[in-house]
Amino acid sequence: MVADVSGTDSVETTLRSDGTSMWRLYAEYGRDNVANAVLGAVMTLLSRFVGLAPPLLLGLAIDAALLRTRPFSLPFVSEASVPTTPAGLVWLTVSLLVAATLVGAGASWLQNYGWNQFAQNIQHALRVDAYERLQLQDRAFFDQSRTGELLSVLNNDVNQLESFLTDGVSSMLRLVALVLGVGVVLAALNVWLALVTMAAVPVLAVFTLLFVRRVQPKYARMRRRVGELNARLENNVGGIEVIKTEHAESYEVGRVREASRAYYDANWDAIRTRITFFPGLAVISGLSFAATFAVGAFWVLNGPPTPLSGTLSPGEFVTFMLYTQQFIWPLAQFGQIVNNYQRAKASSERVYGVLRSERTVTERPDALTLSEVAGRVDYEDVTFGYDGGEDAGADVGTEWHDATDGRTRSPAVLRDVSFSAAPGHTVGVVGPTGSGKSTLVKLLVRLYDPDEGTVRLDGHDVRDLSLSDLRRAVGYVSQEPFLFYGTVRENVAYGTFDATDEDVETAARRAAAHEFIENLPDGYDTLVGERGVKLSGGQRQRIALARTFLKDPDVLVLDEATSHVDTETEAIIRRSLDRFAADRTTVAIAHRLSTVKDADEILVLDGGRIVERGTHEELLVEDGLYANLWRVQAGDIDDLPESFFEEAIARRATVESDRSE
Ligand SMILES: Nc1ncnc2c1ncn2[C@@H]1O[C@H](COP(=O)(O)OP(=O)(O)OP(=O)(O)O)[C@@H](O)[C@H]1O
Repeated sequence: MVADVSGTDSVETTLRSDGTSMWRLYAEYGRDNVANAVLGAVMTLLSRFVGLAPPLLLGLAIDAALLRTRPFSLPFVSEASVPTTPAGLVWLTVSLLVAATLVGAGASWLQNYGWNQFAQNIQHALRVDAYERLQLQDRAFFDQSRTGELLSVLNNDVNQLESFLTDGVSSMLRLVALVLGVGVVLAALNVWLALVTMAAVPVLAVFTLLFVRRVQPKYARMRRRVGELNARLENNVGGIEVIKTEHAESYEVGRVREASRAYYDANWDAIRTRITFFPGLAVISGLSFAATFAVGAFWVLNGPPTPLSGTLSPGEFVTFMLYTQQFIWPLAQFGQIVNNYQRAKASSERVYGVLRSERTVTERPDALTLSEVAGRVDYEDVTFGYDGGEDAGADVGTEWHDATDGRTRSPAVLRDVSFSAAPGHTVGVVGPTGSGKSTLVKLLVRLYDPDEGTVRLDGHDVRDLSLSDLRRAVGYVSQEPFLFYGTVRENVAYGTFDATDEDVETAARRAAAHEFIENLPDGYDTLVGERGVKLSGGQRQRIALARTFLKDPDVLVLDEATSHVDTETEAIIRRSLDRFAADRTTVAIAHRLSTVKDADEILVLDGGRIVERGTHEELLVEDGLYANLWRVQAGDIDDLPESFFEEAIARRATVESDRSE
């Protein structure tokens, strides 16, 4: 994955592809749907073929029934079955016209059925597949992408592809059938006059080519602006609370107006090109029609204009002009097809990008499965930096860390981190904000992979393990647990989908959540709102804990799992957690040091390095950073050395400047 450091054009950058993507997508997803496409294609040809009949019948009727200058002879119809009187011929013509109309209508229905089935099936498969691929993407991909833009790919761009399939492909086929079919008939009727009509074709082709060249980049820009607008809207709806509390409504209206204006400008730019193109096509087609009429009419009046030769009856002339109309005007529609094609192409490149974007956190084909997990965790000289994007570091004169995969990273967030947790032991991780604590545990569940060094579970490099086994073995309660829109019960059972109601309740009791859940309007069936907004932070944390208790993992990772609950509730949860963690390896991050006081080993992180380690007592004796942090939490601010404040202020400055970059 190549991502933009600013994150502004991430989808555009990550989804770049080579331009043939649209047809590859149709081929890949259309394979299981060939029957519908064939039905659509055959019926398109049949309806075009039937459409050729009326002009021919009309010309014949004029010459044979009205002017009586030539016999009424039809292909595949014997002369004996044709009436001899003019009235009989008129009725025969009427019957054949009605029959052609009915067959044409039937073919048209089947044609639409086939193409729409084809397009809808592809759209459905493509959307599900694109979502599946998106879901498999690394955590880092989502760090660099914006939700609104990704949603825009999954929705708008996939729809654009479907709409081209429904209208564009069938229209294109109709057009090819028409140009070939009618072209041949025109040439058979009167080759010279046909040449006059067809003189318009190369002119139309050049004109269309010019249009394509101009409009293509405009459509690509337009699709990007739609993505950006969606990203802005999605972001604002998600951040509505901050917008309100910061009274930033008019500021955000301004930003939405700006994004909408950028889309408007890009769209209008494309529209201007398009609306100039269509009348241009109509003028070329109209001139060609007028020229054909002029040559044909004078031919009927005065005989063939020099140097042409041959005959042209009034009936043949009418047939010819009707075919010319069928031939020329649809050619003008060709522009619409090209237009839709260009739009679909711009979309396909974004969809294709999602389908094909590379991942770094992948499972090896011969990944190891874990049947029994003892729970030993080892970090060996682990160094890691977040993806800084393509050109990151070039302009910012900081120390940048080059990953082994050649991608440039932001300054290493973890440096040479080594520690071990024996099965059943608890390791506490403490340190100032931004020191890398959460990053450390994210490497254990492979949300990211280290750039250097190894993370091991039971002696195996986690990169060698099956991802599903690894994630089943490790239970991870994050700092800001995410709840899905749904009921409390669904959220507790998320990931353990076969849990019974009793299991859910037991887990909730252990997480000190059962009582508050019972007091909710519908108990376990209460809807928690989007992202769990209807619950307090502490309630969300307890539901997330219950989810992990239910999962019953071998290794427990707690990233400030009780930071939002009050001291009393924390005491209840701690008692449960202590029992739960007693026989399983636990890595617990805590700001509140009392939470990890009893850990077998406490690691003190500062600037991505382990600066102190030991038990609570040992660290107090050491009288370093941990001891000072302990004094802070005990309220003994006056006992802190001046150097502590100086270092803390310097540290804050570094963290803030890192963030602003
Ligand atoms: N997804 C990310 N992309 C880029 N940088 C990140 C990302 N997540 C964290 N960082 C940076 O990595 C550093 C360590 O962050 P981390 O969340 O691991 O710290 P922490 O010690 O857990 O902090 P806190 O105590 O505030 O939770 C910080 O400088 C942070 O800005």
